[in-house]
Amino acid sequence: MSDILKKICDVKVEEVAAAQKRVSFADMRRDAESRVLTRDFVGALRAKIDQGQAGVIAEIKKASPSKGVIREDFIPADIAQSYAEGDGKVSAACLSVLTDRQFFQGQPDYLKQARASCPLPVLRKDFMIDPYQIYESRAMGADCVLLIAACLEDGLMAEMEQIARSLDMAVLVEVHDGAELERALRLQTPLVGINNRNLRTFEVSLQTTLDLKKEVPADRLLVAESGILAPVDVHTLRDAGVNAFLVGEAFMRAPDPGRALAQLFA
Ligand SMILES: O=C(O)c1ccccc1NCC(=O)[C@H](O)[C@H](O)COP(=O)(O)O
Repeated sequence: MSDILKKICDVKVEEVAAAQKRVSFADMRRDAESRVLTRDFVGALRAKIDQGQAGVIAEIKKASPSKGVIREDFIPADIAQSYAEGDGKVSAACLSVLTDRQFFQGQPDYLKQARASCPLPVLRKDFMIDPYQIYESRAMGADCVLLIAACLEDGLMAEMEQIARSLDMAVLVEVHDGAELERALRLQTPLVGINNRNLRTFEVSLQTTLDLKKEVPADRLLVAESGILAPVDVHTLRDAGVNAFLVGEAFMRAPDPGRALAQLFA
């Protein structure tokens, strides 16, 4: 695990312990299980792709460890609406909302505000290290959770996927190399994210997706993540048969994120 990922995961252990003092595991589970009607995250991506469009997971992210503050004017509900509208022809399939406070200046309320302002399914983008966080994600309204293979050993990753499935949530499993991909493919989820960002060096290379794509079976939906900034990046990936994308920075730096999305994926 990279240093930054280890640092983040160590903080998560403390955060989960503190959260369980406020709301017990049993109460959080009860709250999550009382929620009904998730939005279909995988279905929303597939619907765009079936129409010949890219399936775009548009990210709502104020800051990151590699880039510092990315967007000062940060109103999640407005950004979510902008993504849902796009330019009227091209728009997001789904949202990704950073809920981590310490490293990304996010918060759970941002997810709630974004989801309440538009009909799109929402990924809770955080660093999951404990089953408690899966229940917590559903209780805050998430339709999908991120499992980062580098943060989880196999048994725990499978257990957390099962909990998400039992709550009718989708799972995006994220990998950065062949060994992680092999482990990720043991899960049932169709959504496999390939992160182009090396979390040791913060270097970004689309070649990561291009290289690993060959190892992803046709029945999985590959999501290219990070470093997709310009139309040439989209063309390179689409020419290689990649149809789903997770994009943050390119949209967050634009005055109108939805218009930027439509321009990038025109
Ligand atoms: O971006 C970081 O600095 C970072 C550091 C440590 C763990 C994760 C990190 N990024 C999360 C992401 O994967 C991106 O938010 C996401 O893929 C979107 O990437 P981008 O389009 O390049 O903003």
